[in-house]
Amino acid sequence: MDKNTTVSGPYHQSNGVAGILYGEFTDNINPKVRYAVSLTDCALTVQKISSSPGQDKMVFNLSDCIGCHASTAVDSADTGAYFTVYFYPYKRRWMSSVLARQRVEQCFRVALVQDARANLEEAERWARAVREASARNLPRRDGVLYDVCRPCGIMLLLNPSSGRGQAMSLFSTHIQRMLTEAAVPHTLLITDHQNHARELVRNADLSQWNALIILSGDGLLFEVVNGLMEREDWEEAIQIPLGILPGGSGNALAASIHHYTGAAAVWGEDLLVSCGFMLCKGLVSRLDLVSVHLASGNRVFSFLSVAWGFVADVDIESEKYRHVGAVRFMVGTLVRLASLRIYQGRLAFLPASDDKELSAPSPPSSPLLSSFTFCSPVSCHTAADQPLVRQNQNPLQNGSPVQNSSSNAVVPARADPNEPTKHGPVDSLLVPLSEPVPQNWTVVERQDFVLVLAMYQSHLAEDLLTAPEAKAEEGCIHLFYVLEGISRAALLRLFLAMEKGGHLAYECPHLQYRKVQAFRLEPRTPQGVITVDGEQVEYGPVQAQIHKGLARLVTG
Ligand SMILES: Nc1ncnc2c1ncn2[C@@H]1O[C@H](COP(=O)(O)OP(=O)(O)OP(=O)(O)O)[C@@H](O)[C@H]1O
Repeated sequence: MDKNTTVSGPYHQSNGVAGILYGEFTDNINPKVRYAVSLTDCALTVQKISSSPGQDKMVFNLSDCIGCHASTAVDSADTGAYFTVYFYPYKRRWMSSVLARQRVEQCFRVALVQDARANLEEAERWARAVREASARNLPRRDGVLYDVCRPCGIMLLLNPSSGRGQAMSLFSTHIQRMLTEAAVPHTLLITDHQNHARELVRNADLSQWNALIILSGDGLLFEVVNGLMEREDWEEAIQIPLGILPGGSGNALAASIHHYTGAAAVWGEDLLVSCGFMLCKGLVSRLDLVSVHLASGNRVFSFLSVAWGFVADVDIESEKYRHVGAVRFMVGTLVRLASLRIYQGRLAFLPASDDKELSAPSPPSSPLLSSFTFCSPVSCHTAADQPLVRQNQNPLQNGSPVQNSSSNAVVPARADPNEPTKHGPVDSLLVPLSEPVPQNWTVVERQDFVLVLAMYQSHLAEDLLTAPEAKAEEGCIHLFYVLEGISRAALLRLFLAMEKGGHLAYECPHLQYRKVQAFRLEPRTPQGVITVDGEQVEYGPVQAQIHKGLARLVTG
């Protein structure tokens, strides 16, 4: 074949795989190197023409491709044109076992004829074909596909002070380039105060956006979710796809989304690139939200967790170590372990339908947590067995005022959660906090806890795989609690094992795990910390119920 000749058009390879295009192009840097390039429905194959068959052959999977662009030569005397394909395949990091998505750019020179326009048209034809074939190579879940590029693009909210204060540089070094490669139109909005994102989305004209993406920690997404749920049109507003690019120190949701793809764990900038890749691919799934009623009668919506005791204390106390990034949780854990506290309170829950203890509670044959669902009958009973007087022992109940620990303001307990509210769904499983829990709930008899943690995503932080079974849309809350009596060494062992999700396999009788639809927590320890999605909320009784798939989330 003549130099600078391109042959392209529909063809069939000898192995019978239907091809879309075949062409021969020169290397964009070295014109002596030529490639035979073929595009099929699922791959772009590049073979150096001088090599013997099989040698120097590269096969790029189109499911790893985020975009392809055509361009003219910089030198106006050059009649050649170019097309560049951007892939992010999983590759092993040099000198390491970490498998992470890494950028690969393939650029080809098209010099079909001595006519710049004809060459550009050919380059554009290839670019279009690669983009279309890549778009067909999206992973599919529940048949839901979403294109972030059309018609108007994404609002990208960035908190410059999140994590180690590097969100802006993470955007410019990775995300900006990826969005350009994938031709995703975006508008960057930098928050300048707490609740800025909440105000923005509460008042935004959402018809202008295809998705709301945050580059920050989980706290900024908490603001966005609640800003949307505060709108008159919340039912429609919460349908806008939400996405997260990790820029915080915890990055629990980002790590969870990556985990749901089935890929091996990655951290830091590798996790950012993985989430950026998912954003460029634009696949959306449903996301569970949990409606959390606070003592004051306020309701917030949560996508991640509610914590009380050890985990909440570590999260808030370790804020001062945020300059060290994700390690802050380990530092905070060691500090809090040194002065381990017991927290008194009452916990009750409505088991999920697949929680095995629901219908026939029986003692576990061994304290192993591998079934993930046991709760010894010596420590649990249903609300029906429960003397009413116990319900009234809590001074925070029965509509009596509750003390807001952060502001010292006394705020009255509200209201029937079943009352139709203007904003958000009705919580049909909950009764007012001033009333005893319904009779079909399970009440934990023990009242001395080291921690209570309700999770509805897999990760509590980038390196804490707390609920390995969790999924974005599941309709259940993974409720963990650790009872008093656990030694410091055993608690540390649990947290160390959590890095790979191994804590559930430990023979730790103090760790309990249930799948629930709703729960109520009534602290009796007068001072303490409760967090929702890592953000501190008012201290006092809380109850919550899950709403399956209420929101939508950019996933992979
Ligand atoms: N420009 C800003 N200056 C100060 N605080 C901000 C700003 N923008 C947002 N915030 C607030 O900062 C808090 C923390 O944000 P975020 O969770 O996103 O980051 P992070 O705490 O560093 O992350 P992580 O939760 O992973 O540790 C949130 O409550 C958010 O409302």
